[in-house]
Amino acid sequence: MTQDEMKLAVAQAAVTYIQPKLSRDSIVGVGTGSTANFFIDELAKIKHLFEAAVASSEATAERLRGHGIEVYDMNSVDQMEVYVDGADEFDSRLNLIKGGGGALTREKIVADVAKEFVCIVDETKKVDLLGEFPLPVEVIPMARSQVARRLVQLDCMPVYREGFVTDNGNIILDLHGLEIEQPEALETDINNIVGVVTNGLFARRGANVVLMATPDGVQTLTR
Ligand SMILES: O=C[C@H](O)[C@H](O)[C@H](O)COP(=O)(O)O
Repeated sequence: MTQDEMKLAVAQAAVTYIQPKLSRDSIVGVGTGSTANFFIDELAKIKHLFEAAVASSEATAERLRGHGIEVYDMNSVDQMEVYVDGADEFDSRLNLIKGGGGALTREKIVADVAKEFVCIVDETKKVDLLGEFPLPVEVIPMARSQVARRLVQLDCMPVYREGFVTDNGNIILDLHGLEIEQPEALETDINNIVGVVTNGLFARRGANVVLMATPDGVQTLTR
């Protein structure tokens, strides 16, 4: 089974999982990335079952609209049934690293509103300890050097993601070589640096459920 076949399988499983939770006035939060793209394409098949979506990136908004799914502005939404998104890594407690595609801040905002965060991954994303995947940090551009110095003081190794600008007009520093023993504490410490918008650790608001594709089928993992 190819990785794309696993992404399709987990996207289909996500639609099956959320369908009973939806009603005609439901809002669905939609994440960003290649797995989320498979989900969007599957979600379009049940678009008559919910009211609208909220997107975690411009790319996702465009893909949703391409399928004729209405996309609401985040500021007009105060409740959301479910948020579905991929991840770059996850651990057994369903803490995540996200933001490989740079959409971490909007993803975290949309996830915060949702009653339930359903994370869709293939088995290659499972780790014992988070940090093998470089942890993305979104930073206000004029604070780049100072934030980098503060991150070094936290024993992090920041690498500037050259030529990349987020949907919010900011830059990304990727933190390499981490072995994250205490994800919640690190999430807080990094977010407390002046000039950081947010970081890609989803520990204070991890996933409620992870749907993980394997060659033998999709597994449902809960906390
Ligand atoms: O910014 C990107 C998002 O956090 C994605 O959810 C993450 O990078 C996983 O993407 P993919 O499904 O393409 O591996």
